[in-house]
Formats: sequence, structure tokens, C-alpha cells
Amino acid sequence: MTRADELFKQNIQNILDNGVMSENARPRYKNGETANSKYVTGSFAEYDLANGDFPITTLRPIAIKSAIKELLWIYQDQSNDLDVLENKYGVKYWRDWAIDDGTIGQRYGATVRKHNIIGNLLEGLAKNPWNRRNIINLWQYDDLAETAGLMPCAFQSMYDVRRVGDEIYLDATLIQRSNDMLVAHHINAMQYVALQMMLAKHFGWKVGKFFYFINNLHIYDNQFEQANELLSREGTDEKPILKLDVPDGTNFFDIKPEDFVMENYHPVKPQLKFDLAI
Ligand SMILES: Nc1nc(=O)c2c([nH]1)NC[C@@H]1CN(c3ccc(C(=O)N[C@@H](CCC(=O)O)C(=O)O)cc3)CN21
Ligand SMILES: O=c1ccn([C@H]2C[C@H](O)[C@@H](COP(=O)(O)O)O2)c(=O)[nH]1
Repeated sequence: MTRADELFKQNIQNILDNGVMSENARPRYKNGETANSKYVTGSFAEYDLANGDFPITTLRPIAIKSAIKELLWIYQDQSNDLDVLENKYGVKYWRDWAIDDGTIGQRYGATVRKHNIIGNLLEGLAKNPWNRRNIINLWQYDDLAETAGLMPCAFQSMYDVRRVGDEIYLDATLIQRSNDMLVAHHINAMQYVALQMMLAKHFGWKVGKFFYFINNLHIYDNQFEQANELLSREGTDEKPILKLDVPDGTNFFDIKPEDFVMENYHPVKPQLKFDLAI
């Protein structure tokens, strides 16, 4: 099993054994019932990407390409429009969170565009890679107040460079306030590693370490069967690795979904089904 699989199983076991139940949680299942969850607070993991760690589980198939496309929709298209996500990229899984105008509200890509977050980030790293102010923060109170819509979950990331010998490594931290662990833990982690890889390529650097902090890590009360099924599975010993197959210095905005290649990824089947909390 990979380190990501071991961490995943530890997290599942920890939530089942030591977690507490939410009371009166916000989301609803499709049948209208309140979606409460069992959760722990303050989860942290560190992945040494430069040494072959990668934050993907092999205990079930993860929608890797969809996760990357969603990321490009947010940070390249800088869009909140579900038509773009669905028609340009073929990713359908956000539809249940549409607001009246067919967007997900003034959130994510719309926030990135409004505050020129990628422009500012690239400029800061270009001017002085050793500046310690490389922050993406999607939690903009004025944006959140502007429209309805789900609040961003993976809302902040930070970037720092480190020289080792001749190479410069880019390290990243992702901070997430809330995580539906069985559904989106690895989607969120690997999509932010993909973003780290895009930033590194843009400057001709290598990816170094990825730090992942989650404040509320939960398993919904309709997912305990899937949680136990995952605990009973043994992942593969091969180490999956995501590669970004473009030359060093490729512009951030020129990277395409097909430039990402996932190797050694043979997840355990069958796929699990989830009735999502909306
Ligand atoms: N409760 C909840 N969990 C989430 O993970 C989540 C939300 N809400 N709301 C907003 C977005 C939407 N996200 C989603 C929604 C659905 C899938 C999903 O259906 N995943 C399937 C396969 C998807 C596919 O193959 O395209 C899975 O098995 O993981 C994943 C992420 C992540 N986010
Ligand atoms: O990228 C994402 C987006 C959403 N989620 C999950 C985390 C929660 O289960 C819900 C959001 O509900 P809140 O009541 O707003 O916390 O969506 C995720 O894990 N990753």
C-alpha cells in the first residue's frame, strides 16, 4: 500500500473510533434529510513529492482528469460558469450546487479573476522567488456576501521555494476548512499538487513538498458502509505518480489537461457509490 493509502485508512479508522457527530449540519441528502457527519478536527499530512510520494489513494478509483479540469476551470479560465465546466471540460459533478444564473456564485474562479490572484502570484514569484508572501486566498468576505453559493472548502494555498544543489524546489501548503473525506480528499489534494506542478513548470522549478491541512475532516452518516469497505481493501504497492509532460518554462496558461499523465495508477475496484450531501 502507498503512504496515501495508509494515511487514508488511518484517517477513516480515527474518525470512526474518535470522531464526534455534527448536530444540525447545513447540507441535505437528496431525500431532504439533514446530512450529519462524524468528524475530527485538525488533520495534517505531508507528502514528499520529490521523493515519489503522491496524495492519491489506490483503494478506489479517483476522478483524476475531472479534478485537473476543475482546477483549470478555476485558475486558467477563472470562471464560475457551469456551462464552461460542463461543455469545455465535460465535468458534470458541480451541477447540484448551481445558483439561479447557472454559476456557482461569486466563488472560486470568479474570485480568482476579480482579484487577479494568479497574475499577482506569478508576478510575486517572478520578482523575487524567495519572497514569503505567495498566497492564494479564496475566502474573500465581500465575494461571499455578493451572491448565494457554496462557500469554498479548499480556500487557501501558499507557496515557497527552496534551493537544493542546482535545483529550485517549489513547496506548497493547502488549507481546507471542510472535507468530505471519502469523496473529495484525494480530488482536492491531487488537484492542488497539479497546480503546484503548473507553477513550478512555469518557472522551470521542481516540485518539492506538499502540506495538507484540513480543519473539519468528516465521513457523512450515510457513508459508514463505504468507509468499512475501504478499510477492508488493500491498495497496490506500485506508487502512482502524476507527471506534467511539458518543457520547463511553459506558460501557466498554456498547460492543458492532456499534458498531465498519471503513471502506475491501478486502483482497486469496484467503484463505490455515494449519495452526496448537497
Ligand atoms: N458533500 C460534498 N462533497 C464534495 O466533495 C463536494 C461538495 N459536496 N460540493 C461541491 C463539490 C463538488 N465535488 C464533487 C461532487 C461529486 C463528486 C463525484 O460524484 N465523484 C464520483 C465520481 C465522479 C466522476 O467520475 O466524474 C466519485 O466516485 O468520487 C466529486 C466531487 C466536490 N465537492
Ligand atoms: O472541494 C471541495 C468542495 C466541497 N467539499 C465538501 C466538504 C463538505 O462536505 C461540503 C461543504 O459543506 P459545508 O457545510 O460548506 O462545509 O463539501 C470538499 O470536500 N471539497
